[in-house]
Amino acid sequence: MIYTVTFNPSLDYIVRLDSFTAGEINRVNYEQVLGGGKGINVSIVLGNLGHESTALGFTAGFTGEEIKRQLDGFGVKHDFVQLPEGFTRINVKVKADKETEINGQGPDISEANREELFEKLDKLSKGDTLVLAGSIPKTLPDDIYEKIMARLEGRGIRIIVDAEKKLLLNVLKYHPFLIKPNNHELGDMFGVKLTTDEEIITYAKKLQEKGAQNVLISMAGDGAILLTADGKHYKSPAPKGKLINSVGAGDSMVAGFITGYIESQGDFETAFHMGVATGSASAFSENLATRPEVEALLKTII
Ligand SMILES: Nc1ncnc2c1ncn2[C@@H]1O[C@H](COP(=O)(O)OP(=O)(O)O)[C@@H](O)[C@H]1O
Ligand SMILES: O=P(O)(O)OC[C@H]1O[C@](O)(COP(=O)(O)O)[C@@H](O)[C@@H]1O
Repeated sequence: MIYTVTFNPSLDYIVRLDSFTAGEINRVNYEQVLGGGKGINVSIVLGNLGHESTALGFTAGFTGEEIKRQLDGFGVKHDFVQLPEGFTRINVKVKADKETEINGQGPDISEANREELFEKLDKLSKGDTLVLAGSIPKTLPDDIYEKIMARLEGRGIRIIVDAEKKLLLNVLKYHPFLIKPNNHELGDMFGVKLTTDEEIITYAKKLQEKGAQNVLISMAGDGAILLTADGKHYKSPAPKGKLINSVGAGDSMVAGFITGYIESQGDFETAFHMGVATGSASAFSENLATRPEVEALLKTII
């Protein structure tokens, strides 16, 4: 069984404008409200690709209800800890000549709420896959990722982590099966700007030295690089197409990778290609990738 955890889900309010000027009234010419947050996007795309998962995490208020309503519409199972107060954040994605994102901070989460999530995670068993993804609201301790990984250590659960900076660096000692920083996040972790593939591979290896098993570096329109635990690396360009909405492309890549890995019974190259095609299929669409869209792009990169 696959589980995703989104510590800080969001209702993504995506707007398009011909131009955007800070300090003035700007009127949009397109708007969409999509339930999101990294783990939730992974669960939706897994469903689109034909794999069942359960979305876990914390939801609150009317925005949390809307996310659950949308997940029900997609047929995605969910079992969130319901917070008594506050509301799940709204993240604003402004698409004009440049892309601007305003991401909310999220509701308060108490120790008792946290314990409720831990109890749900205690039910996972050998062979399960767990995706831990995204930022955390400020009331969660910044060792929450570590605490979960320590608690599940040695249980035979395949753990995938998609988070930034310290949240990611601090869990490497628990040997996550896969991590997926993008090239900018990889550079930020080491305080450097990475430009060439060689530099990216060098720094991705440093994450393996710190404990990560497999490292998938996404590079938006430049494709991706995968370093596997057995010392191999793979590079793929991104499929060609028109960028429409890159929100959720990274999460889609994770869902595609899991799908390819499961369907090929553990072949990394297949998983990698499926990840790249799924990320791009989402980037080339208003909504998250569907299976026919992914399969059409897959043919162009293998
Ligand atoms: N402009 C684009 N053109 C083609 N593919 C894209 C584009 N943006 C993203 N993708 C696909 O989605 C994957 C993840 O995108 P990326 O933006 O690197 O992730 P994140 O959202 O985590 O920053 C890329 O590796 C690529 O396969
Ligand atoms: O948890 P964070 O890092 O604030 O990110 C949340 C945002 O990331 C997303 O999950 C999209 O992520 P990606 O574009 O990296 O795939 C949005 O749905 C959401 O608004």
